[in-house]
Amino acid sequence: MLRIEGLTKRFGDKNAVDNVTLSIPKGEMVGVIGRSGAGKSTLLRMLNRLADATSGSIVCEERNVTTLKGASLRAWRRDTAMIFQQFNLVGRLDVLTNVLLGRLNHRSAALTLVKSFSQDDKIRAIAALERLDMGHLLAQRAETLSGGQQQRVAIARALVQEPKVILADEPIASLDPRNTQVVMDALFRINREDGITVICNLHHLDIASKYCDRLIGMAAGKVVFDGPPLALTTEIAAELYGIEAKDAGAEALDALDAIAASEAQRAKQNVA
Ligand SMILES: Nc1ncnc2c1ncn2[C@@H]1O[C@H](COP(=O)(O)OP(=O)(O)OP(=O)(O)O)[C@@H](O)[C@H]1O
Repeated sequence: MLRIEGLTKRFGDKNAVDNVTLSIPKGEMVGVIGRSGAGKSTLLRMLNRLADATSGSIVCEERNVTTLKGASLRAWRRDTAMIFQQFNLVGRLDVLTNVLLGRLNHRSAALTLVKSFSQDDKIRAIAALERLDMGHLLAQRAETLSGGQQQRVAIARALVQEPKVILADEPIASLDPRNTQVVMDALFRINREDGITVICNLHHLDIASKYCDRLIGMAAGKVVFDGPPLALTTEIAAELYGIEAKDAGAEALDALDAIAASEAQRAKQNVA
């Protein structure tokens, strides 16, 4: 269980994240939604301690994450793997080595310096790649892969960290619809099969509604919605996506139609 209490991040005179309080149970698949600048990335970065909170706290199983330092901070970062929109692979290194980099924080400082990996590390890395259907490309340089393939390598790298939580910051923003589905399916499977909590920033409400148990809607740094996709109303979707982006608003409304249709379908099945 992750408990976030009164979390605030201030940049200059603006609160990027403004007094956010949330509890996230272990194993939940959570979509953080909202338009550009709503504070989604800043929230995720604070969870991983890539950014420090201005005030408030994050507590996970008795660990006060906001005050961790040194080895305990490194252990927390190992427990919370990040996945980024731009994949963050080392392009000139092969796929297997990129995945092995996820093992570095399981090793002593000396071994980390020489980047020596054990047989066990290699077996884990290959297993993770195979799980993501990428085993056949392990010797290929990362920079030669498509975006969807690179993101699958990044997910494999996150997996070998053996995290408790995966924090995915717009993991599909650079991908076409087919790769979007492959990557979201992979995150969903990891969530369901391994029980890893997944917190995923997503621009697209339809994708978030399809894959997530719970949506957290942010606007101007605040949580303005927190509930299952079916509880999202047209009014809240409009608040989340706003007048600023007509397209996103239209998309939100389309997604609401899709949600209503799937609810009707489910109701029909229950009656039958
Ligand atoms: N390092 C920074 N310095 C100053 N302002 C920042 C910094 N990082 C973020 N902000 C501001 O904080 C607010 C929230 O940004 P954030 O990136 O968290 O939003 P977001 O919802 O993730 O947006 P996007 O979907 O575009 O990534 C924005 O107004 C942004 O300009």
